[in-house]
Amino acid sequence: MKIAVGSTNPAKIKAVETGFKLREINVSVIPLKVPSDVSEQPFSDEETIKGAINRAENCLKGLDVQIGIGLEGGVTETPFGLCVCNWGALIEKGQPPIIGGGARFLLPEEIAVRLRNGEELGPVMDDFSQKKNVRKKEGAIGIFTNGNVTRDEMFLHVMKILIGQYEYGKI
Ligand SMILES: O=P(O)(O)OP(=O)(O)OP(=O)(O)OC[C@H]1O[C@@H](n2cnc3c(O)ncnc32)[C@H](O)[C@@H]1O
Ligand SMILES: [Mg+2]
Repeated sequence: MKIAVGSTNPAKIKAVETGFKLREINVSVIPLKVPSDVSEQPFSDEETIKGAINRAENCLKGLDVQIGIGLEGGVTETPFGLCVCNWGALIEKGQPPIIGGGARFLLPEEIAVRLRNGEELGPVMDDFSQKKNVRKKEGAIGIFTNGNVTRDEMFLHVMKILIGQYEYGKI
């Protein structure tokens, strides 16, 4: 089965490939740079979900694939501080989107302040950790969990939730 993923970020691609492999579903994964049609830094669950769905839909446009997948990272305000949130969407051609959410955690206030002032989490994390391309590697979740949960692992969990619902729909 041919599936397209609306990203070229290695952390996301790895999660998609591993997710299908674990269920012994044979897929060839096509990474596609498509627009999310939301802000570069989504600022609510709603906007992050929309970004994931748009990426999945944009994957299906004009490409001969059965499934489009969108994975989107965002942040959301809570009474406790600014929370990182992650959402995924899996769309089978002609079917409504299947969505699923990932782990969340609070950002330190010094990071949250910068995002509220319009900066993006990706570059802020590189600056904060003095590393390059954190978003393509361990991610903010990897930095702040001391490597205990990495970004691809977090997205793998999202993929398990998406693929499981996809399977359930076939019963
Ligand atoms: O190439 P794409 O697929 O767009 O991958 P991305 O890393 O930019 O990821 P998102 O667009 O889904 O995330 C939205 C923003 O939040 C940043 N971001 C989200 N989660 C992150 C994480 O765990 N670590 C670092 N940056 C993160 C990301 O760099 C963007 O600025
Ligand atoms: Mg992005």
